[in-house]
Amino acid sequence: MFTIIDEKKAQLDAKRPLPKYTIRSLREKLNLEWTYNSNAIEGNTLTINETKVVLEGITVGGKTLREHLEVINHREAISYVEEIVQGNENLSAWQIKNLHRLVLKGIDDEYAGVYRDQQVFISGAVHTPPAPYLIQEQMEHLMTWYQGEAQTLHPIVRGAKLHAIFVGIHPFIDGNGRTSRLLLNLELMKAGYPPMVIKVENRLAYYNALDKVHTAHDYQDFIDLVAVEVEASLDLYLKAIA
Ligand SMILES: Nc1ncnc2c1ncn2[C@@H]1O[C@H](COP(=O)(O)OP(=O)(O)OP(=O)(O)O)[C@@H](O)[C@H]1O
Repeated sequence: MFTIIDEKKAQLDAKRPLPKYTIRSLREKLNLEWTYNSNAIEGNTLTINETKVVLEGITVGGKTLREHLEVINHREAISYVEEIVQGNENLSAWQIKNLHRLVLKGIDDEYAGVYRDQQVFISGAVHTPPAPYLIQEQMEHLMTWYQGEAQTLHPIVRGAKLHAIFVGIHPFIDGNGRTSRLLLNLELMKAGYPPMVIKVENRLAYYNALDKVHTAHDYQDFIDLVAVEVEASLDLYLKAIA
């Protein structure tokens, strides 16, 4: 199913240990793109260069505190993802809440890391997330699937499904999209892939693919969309260490 991607991943693995400084700078580049795009998808107006400047500790005039916090928080959330990967920790609902707490820290502390107690709607989406009283049960179901059947899947399929099912549950008031993209990369990174980036320019295709998951239970478009970006990240690495 992923013949070319698997070959490219094998090529990358054959080159391990990878050159430390090249990997560090590639990781910085991808982490910046990940932060910029993930925040831009949810409406943050900082450009990629402004995002970089904020990460360097400088404020950008005319931009809200919230937009600055979203950048800083996303970097902290990535660091947490990296910690989980390094510690080879098993995914749990507790970790997901921790991740979400970092995403909303200082923005909405009341709801940071806490499941919602109110109904929400995903604007533009056909699918309506479950009522609050069903969240606990559906998250437990997601974790059971993750520990079981998901472990037999290709990491790209596992990560894409984890993202799609999670965002369908929409367990938090806000920050579900960012958290779901963090979870997808957590899964890829655990399997030794570089992080992938869903580009803000591809937002429409991304929403349509998620709509198809949630209305027709058809994951193919979303898996394909993820696979394209995984291959782009692998190409970036392979080119750099050729
Ligand atoms: N048809 C759709 N249109 C928009 N978003 C969708 C759709 N289907 C699923 N989604 C997911 O829902 C997320 C947006 O959720 P929402 O508008 O509630 O904002 P959020 O929870 O704050 O997430 P974000 O971090 O993206 O702001 C998107 O990023 C996407 O992952």
